[in-house]
Parts: sequence; C-alpha cells; structure tokens
Amino acid sequence: MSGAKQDPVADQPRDADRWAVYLVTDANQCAASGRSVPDTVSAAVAAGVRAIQVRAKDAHGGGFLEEVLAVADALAATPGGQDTALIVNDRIDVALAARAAGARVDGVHVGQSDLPAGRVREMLWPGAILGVSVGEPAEAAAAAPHADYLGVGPVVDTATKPDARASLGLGGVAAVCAASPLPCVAIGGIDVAATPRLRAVGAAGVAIVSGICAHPDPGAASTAYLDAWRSAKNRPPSARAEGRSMPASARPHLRLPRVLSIAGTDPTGGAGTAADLKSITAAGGYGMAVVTSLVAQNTRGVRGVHLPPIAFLNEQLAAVSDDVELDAVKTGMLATADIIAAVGAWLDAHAPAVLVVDPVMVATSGDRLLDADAEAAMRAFCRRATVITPNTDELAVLTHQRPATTQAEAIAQARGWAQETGTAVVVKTGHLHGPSAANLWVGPHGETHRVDAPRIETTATHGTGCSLASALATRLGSGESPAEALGWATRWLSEAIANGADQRVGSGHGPVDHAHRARRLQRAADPRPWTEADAVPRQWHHPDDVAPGLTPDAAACPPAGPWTSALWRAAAPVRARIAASSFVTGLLRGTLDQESFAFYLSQDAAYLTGYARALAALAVRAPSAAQAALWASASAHCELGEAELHRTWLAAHSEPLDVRSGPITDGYVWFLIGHGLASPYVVGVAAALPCMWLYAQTGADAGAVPHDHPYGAWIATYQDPEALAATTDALGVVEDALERASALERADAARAFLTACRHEAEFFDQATRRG
Ligand SMILES: Nc1ncnc2c1ncn2[C@@H]1O[C@H](COP(=O)(O)OP(=O)(O)O)[C@@H](O)[C@H]1O
Ligand SMILES: Cc1ncc(COP(=O)(O)O)c(N)n1
Ligand SMILES: [Mg+2]
Repeated sequence: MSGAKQDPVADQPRDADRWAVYLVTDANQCAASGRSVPDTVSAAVAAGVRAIQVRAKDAHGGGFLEEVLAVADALAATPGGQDTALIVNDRIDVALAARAAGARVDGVHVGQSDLPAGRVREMLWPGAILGVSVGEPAEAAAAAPHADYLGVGPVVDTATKPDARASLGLGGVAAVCAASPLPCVAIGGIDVAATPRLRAVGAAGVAIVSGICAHPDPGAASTAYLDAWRSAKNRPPSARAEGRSMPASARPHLRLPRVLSIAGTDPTGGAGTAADLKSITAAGGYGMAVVTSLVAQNTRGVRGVHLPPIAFLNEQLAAVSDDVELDAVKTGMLATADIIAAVGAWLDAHAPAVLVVDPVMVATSGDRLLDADAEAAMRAFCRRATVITPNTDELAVLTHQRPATTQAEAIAQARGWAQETGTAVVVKTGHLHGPSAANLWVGPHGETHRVDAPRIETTATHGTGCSLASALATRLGSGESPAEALGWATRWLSEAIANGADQRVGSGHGPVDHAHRARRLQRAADPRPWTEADAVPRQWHHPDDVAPGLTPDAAACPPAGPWTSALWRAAAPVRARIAASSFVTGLLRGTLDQESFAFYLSQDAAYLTGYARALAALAVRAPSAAQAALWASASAHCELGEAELHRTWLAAHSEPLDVRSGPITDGYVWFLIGHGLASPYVVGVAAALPCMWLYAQTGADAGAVPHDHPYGAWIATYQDPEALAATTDALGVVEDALERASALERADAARAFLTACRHEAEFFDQATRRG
C-alpha cells in the first residue's frame, strides 16, 4: 500500500520546465546496472528531474501496479518528489488502480496503437495529465485537442523501444513542434549532446530512458542532462540560421516579453514606432523603439522623410542590445537598402528568438515608404524572419506576381513563398474586398491557421499593419503558439479598428484605438461595487424610487406590474452595454468568430448546470405548488434541453467540449445558487430573472434571422415561445413577491436583480476578452 497522499501535481501550475528532463523508467536497464526502479527515480528527482513515467512493457498488470506504487512511495520520500509528475505508461487501468490504492498518480501516457486520445481523456479523472506519442504533424494535430503534452520521436533509432518507427532527426522533431500547440517532449535515443539542440528546435523537454536508467550513476546522468538543457537558455538563434524558427508553443511563457520595434515615425501617433509601442503595451509586453526614419505624416498622407545617418541608427541599435535582452524584434519601415543592410548586420550579432518582419513598402495613404531599388534587399531580409506580415500588395512584390484579388490567391502566393524560403507568412486581407478581413498564418511545412475577422466599414485603418505585426511579435515573444498569437492579435486589432473612429483624430485615415480593450478590462476590473445597484434606495417603498429619472423603454417580454417595470428601468444602462457589446453585436450580425462563440458556448454549458441548480433551490422554497412547478420545469429544461444544444453545436463544429467553468461563470453561478438557497425567496427569484429576461430581449433585438446566419439556430433559442412563456411566468412571480415583500427585502431583491444583470454583461463580454 502506498503512503503517498492524493495531491495531484496536475493541480499545481504546470511550470514550463516541468518536462525539461523527463525520466522514462525501464526495469531491465535499472536492474542491469544494479538498481531498482524506485532507487533510480529517487536519484533522478534528487538531481532535479520533475517528471517521471513508469513504463513496464513486459510486466503483467499486478507487477506493473506494484512498481507504480513503489515509485509513488519513493517520490513521497524524496525532496522534490511532491512536485514531480508521476505518469503511467499505456495502462489506464493501472493508473486508476494505483489512485484507488491511495497513491498520487498524475496522468497517463499513451501511444498511437493504444486507445484514441479522446477516449482515454473520457476515462481519466479531472485534471489528469495526458501525454500522447506522435511521430508526425498529422498525429500531433489529432492528439492536440485531448492531450496535455506530446512525446515526439524517435529522435534517433533506439534499442529501448524495438517497435519504434523510423527516426525523425532534429528536422522531423522541429516540424512536429512547429505544428503543435502543445509542449512537445522529444524522445528516443537522446544523448546529452543532443539535448540543447532539441531545445533550440522547439522541444519542451527531453524524455530519457537508457541515458539515465542504464547509467552507473543515474543522479549524475540526470544532472548532466539538466545542465545541457539549461545551457541552451532561451536563445535559439542557431535555429533561425538554419532557416527554422523556434515554435513559440514550446517556449516557456515569459512574464513580460521585451519587444523592440525598428521602424519609422508618425507624429500623429497612428503608425510606425508610436503604433508599435502602443500595440506592444496592449499585447502585454515591454515596448522599445529604434527609429530608422523620421516621417512628417498625418492621417492624410506623407509630407516628407528624413533619414538619420546610418552611424546613428547603429548607435541606437547598440544602445538597446548592449543593455537589454530581447524576446522579440519587429521591423517596420526600413526605407532604404542601406538601412536594411545595417539592421541585417545587427540581427546577425543579436538574433532574437522571434523576428516579425513587416515589409512596409507603401502607406495606407498610397505614399512610398521603401525605395524602389531596395525591394530586392527587402526580399532577402525577409528570409531572416520567424514570420513576415505583408499586405497583399507587398506579398505580390515579394513573390514577383500580380497582387492577389482573392484570399485563395493570396494564400497560394504565401505558400509558395513559405516553401521556398522556410519563413512563415501572415496573409493579411485588409486590402481585399468582401465581408471577411481574415488573417492566415502560412507555415513552411504547409500548415495554416486561419483567424476570421469581419471587415469593418471605417476609415480608421491607418497603422493597422504596424499594429498587427507588433502585437503578433509580442504574443509570440511571450511564448504563445502561432495560432494563439495570431488569434489574439487579430481579435484585439479588430476591436481597435471598430472603435478607432470614436477617438476623433484627424480627417483622413484615422488611427485605430490601441487602448480600447485595455479600457474595457480596466472597467471590468474595477473593484468598487457595481454602480447600477446604487440606483436602489436602502429601503424601497415605491416603484418610482428605483431609477425614477430613466425613461421607460419597451421590453420584448413586458413587465408584470409596477415593481418589475421599475427593475427594467433601473437596468437600462447595463442593458445598453450588453446590446452594444462586441460579443452581442457580432453574434447578431453573424460576424463573431467561431472560436469566441465556442468559448462562450462552453461557458454557457457550464453555467446552465449551475443555473439549473439555482432554479431547483427556488422550487424547493416556492410558496405554492404552481411556483415550484415553474422553477422545477425551467430547471429541467436547462439541464436537459439547452445544455444538449450546446453539446450538439460544439460536436458539429469540431470544437472541444470544454465545460470547465471560468471565474466569471463561477462567480455568476455561485451568486445565483447562494441567493437561491440562503436569501429570502424574493431575492432569489429576482436574481434568477435577468438570465431569462435579458436573453428574451436579445432574441427580440435580433429580429428575423436569415437562413444562412452562422448562429441562426442559436439565436432561435432566444426566441423560443416556450422560453418566452416561462419568462412571462417568472415575471409574474417576481412582481408578486416584490409586492408582498418588506421595503428592506425589496431593496435587496432589486440589488440582486441589478447585480445579476451586471453578471450577464460580464458573462457575454468574457468571450471576447480571453487570452
Ligand atoms: N476594414 C477592415 N476591417 C477589419 N479589419 C481590417 C480592416 N482593414 C485592415 N484590417 C486588419 O488589419 C490588418 C492589416 O491591414 P492591411 O490593410 O491588410 O495591411 P497594411 O496596413 O499593412 O496595409 C488586416 O490583416 C486586418 O486584420
Ligand atoms: C512610419 C510608418 N511606417 C509604416 C506605415 C504604414 O502604415 P500601415 O500600418 O497603415 O500600413 C506608415 N504610414 N508610417
Ligand atoms: Mg493598412
């Protein structure tokens, strides 16, 4: 029996170095060097290894279980063992049995010939770590939605796994890492010398069998691997020199990426270094800027360009690199072949982990920003990049083709470029026409990530290219994968463009609002009590006491009397905020990106489970059978009807059915359950009302939905006559309960109602501010 307690490592933050050196045990090899598996594990953990996989290819189930329990005991007795992940190879039943026996097991690792990863995930306990062995990008893509990390290999041919496939080599590992959003642990015949090279091509760690198990001193062997891993630091410039970029997914998440922009200026603050610094800040980085050229420009156009001497450009670059370590560099306007050469020489000496090249040639206003004779130099310069971000005109110049007129043409040009140069391309479609302004990441191995965004009717597009490239560099520099980084940057920029015109800057192509999301988050993070509730007097004697100044507006589902009319009026500000939110407007127009909708839906599924329980609590406390039946049937409808709709949609769109609730969902759910169980009945029903009432309103605001609307089926549920009838009944209950309540209870109920409205607003908003 194991003495280790149930204290899953999976619940602790999965620090980036978790997989640095991952010991995979082999009883035969340990025995041959005169040691038990648990002793080998203890020695490795004492040296700093923080992940162990118990593998017993030849053992029967009982023997395997004994070995897992013995290793769990060894971990419990070794300093550092508590923080070490214990993973069981292949046998889910053995992992479950060990946990049933009281041992702390953190997860399982399965291969391609075991059950599919999605099935394994369904059998595992919440929070379990799931690893999957993969040997090519397609296998990585199939496993990614279900796994927590991937084992990528074999790196070289190995004797410890006779059934292993052809070896991948460094290049094969790099390709899988680049295509995977998950940490990729390299495995198979890795010696100490190969360890830093694997880190440089993007591995999140090295899994070692013989190198530690068959070593006369497993502790010393572990130290040697760990030292080799650490020696690679976070600087993988050798990868770029080989034409490969280090996939961000495998790099540790940096606390604050330090990002340098090398670009021209815009004194009106919309483009160039000014836009870059604002974008880097907005994307969560520390921004720095080296100026290549001083540009006299505004929202209407460029009036003049002044180029400081190259020597002074070099002085600026050296001032930065002599002092500051850089996580990412973004280049913008480089103006001349001389400047391109100077920046190129500096990059040779200071290759950053991430280099985003925005090959600026012509401004939005149509003015040239790159000498015509510097195009060849720019073409060569682009090959240094992790990713380039040309607009369609620039992509045409780079690839010697005519400007693409469709997204498909632009993607084809980008593919050709990426294959030829080994450098990824972000295809920007701002210059094309049609309802979509999507961005696509096209990688050198043919991988693409599409991020949808609606085209926005606005003149506020000055500096969009600069802003996208800078935000992308920052998110890549922070350790995000290409898909994550481009997703974040595109969604953020879309919000910035949509709200740019409100800034009232200039009369031409105005700047985007770089700080829009930051201001929205600042409001959401305000710790003061929500001000809506201030509208309610401490004691509420008369309906007109609540927000008397607000003019009543029509509700799709009309109030049931004076008290609920007062609630409707008092909620006007928060209702307006919901109706204007980018989530609700995008949802109703059909322009909301699918990822945001899927996130919303997964949270809504989690929410409904909680809401159903809050309603069930109200059923228990209802003063009449009719009211009890109302809440009970609404509860059943949430649990069985609506939640099922969520699951169907997510499955039909191949989105993971991720029902882990986030903090905003949790806050709302427990607020409702708390009031449902512990507050006076009138407060509980008032808190539960906005969910029904505001949804009915959103459905009515949507009006008739065209048959090809991407979220039409969803919006139809808001307009469901049965739901409207239930809302009408609920309004009657709340009106009646308020009428009977004391003035004090009434005030509490109104505050709970307004707070629930605010929860509704935050609930919608969360989908467009994640990441
Ligand atoms: N009208 C628009 N609506 C929505 N997004 C836009 C619009 N114009 C530009 N964007 C966004 O800004 C990015 C860069 O714009 P684009 O005009 O393609 O490049 P550049 O600014 O370099 O000329 C686009 O990929 C897109 O994400
Ligand atoms: C100094 C400088 N750099 C770049 C641009 C291009 O702006 P956009 O991002 O709209 O393409 C610009 N107008 N000025
Ligand atoms: Mg533009």
